Amino acid sequence: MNEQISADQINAAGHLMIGGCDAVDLAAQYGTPLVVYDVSQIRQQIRAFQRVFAKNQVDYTVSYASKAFAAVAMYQVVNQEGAHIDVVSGGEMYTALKAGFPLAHASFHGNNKSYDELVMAVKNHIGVVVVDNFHEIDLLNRVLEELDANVQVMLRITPGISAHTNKYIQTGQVDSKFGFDLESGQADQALEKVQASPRMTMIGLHAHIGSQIFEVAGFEGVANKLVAVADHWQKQFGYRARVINVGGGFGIRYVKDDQPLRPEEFVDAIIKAIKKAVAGTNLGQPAIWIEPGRSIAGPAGYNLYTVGSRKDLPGLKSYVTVDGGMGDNIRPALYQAQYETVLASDPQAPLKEHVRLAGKYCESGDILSQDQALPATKPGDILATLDTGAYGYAMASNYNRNPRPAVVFAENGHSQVVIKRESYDDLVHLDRPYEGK
Ligand SMILES: Cc1ncc(COP(=O)(O)O)c(C=O)c1O
Ligand SMILES: N[C@@H](CCCC[NH3+])C(=O)O
Repeated sequence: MNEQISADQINAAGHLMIGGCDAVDLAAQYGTPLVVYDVSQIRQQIRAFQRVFAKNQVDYTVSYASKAFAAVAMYQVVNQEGAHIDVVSGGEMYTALKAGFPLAHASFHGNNKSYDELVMAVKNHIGVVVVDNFHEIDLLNRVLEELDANVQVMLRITPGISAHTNKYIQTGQVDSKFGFDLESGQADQALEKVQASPRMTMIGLHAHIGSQIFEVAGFEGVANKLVAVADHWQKQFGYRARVINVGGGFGIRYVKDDQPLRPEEFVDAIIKAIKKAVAGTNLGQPAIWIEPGRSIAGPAGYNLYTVGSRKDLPGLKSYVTVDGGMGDNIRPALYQAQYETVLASDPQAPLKEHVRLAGKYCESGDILSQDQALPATKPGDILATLDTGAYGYAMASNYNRNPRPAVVFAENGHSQVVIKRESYDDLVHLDRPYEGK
């Protein structure tokens, strides 16, 4: 019995439903590999975050970390729900602009924002630039002078908190490429530099300790640390922070051993920690901003595949191979990430065997799951990998010149392609014949 599939996700034919659509039909209609989002799940998670702030009566911003999954349609949905976004590149900004997303509701992150990206952000009236390093302060000052413009900024602080997660997705420890260090005094220097700029308005502090975090203590730690820094800045420099931005990182359930709190419960704990910490200061209650990516996009996403070849070896686990793999979901190969996969035509079918679920890429590491329990399968069956919505399509590649899959949004029984499947022509679109001597 797969606990990640609820009874109302199975239709009369016994098939998996996504956004009110039959997953087997979606695969037949749009082809595989296919990425499908249940749009109402995206909306529900954003609303759950908003409700927890309303309940605690604090000024807030829910800012979707769009690196988890960015597309014109996704920015539209986030905008409809009244959430903000964070962007980390010119490409994300451009996509948001194409979606009609007001960049005044966007924060611009990154540890090496380029001159051109800063120009784009400032010209399009970005809401906040989250300043990461000294080079950026100088570059941004230059851009603001040249454009005769002003901008709101936050400073990204490295809080010296190591999140308990894969080391490739930890970002809060002192030895990190992101943000201004506290201990060495860099954060204080950065505040003085930003305050000395007549064109920057400093609205608050930001920290992000990592991703796929299950322990609430890390988030309470970052909340306390940011309030302590804000208190120090008020006493030392007379600067009063209006915003405390604790980043994202709320862990989600991929497999049954994962037992995180619900994302909004992490946020409830953060709000309470900040309220308690500011009570001992003269800061007043700052606005609290969060930047969830995975928890909004992840559980809403499904990757559909068609089963192809199979390899059985005496005494060893069999390989069942699908028509996608590391090109549409690099996370198992990159972080040993685990997922659950079900048979779309019968997600609750009795399980018959444990297999290695392999991808089609020319790479031994292209294994979507090292140990997936499945019912009997045959070529042509449709498999659905669950909870793939964050950092799946977003990190997709054309490795082996495989076209990237289509992305479909499904909601209330309607489905629509929101990113077209790449064609072979798309793959050679940027190529130019070599005209050497
Ligand atoms: C600055 C910042 N904010 C938010 C996020 C989103 O994190 P998550 O997708 O784990 O919620 C990230 C990525 O880890 C990040 O770097
Ligand atoms: N790509 C990572 C998360 C990185 C978050 C970026 N700040 C993952 O799939 O878990």
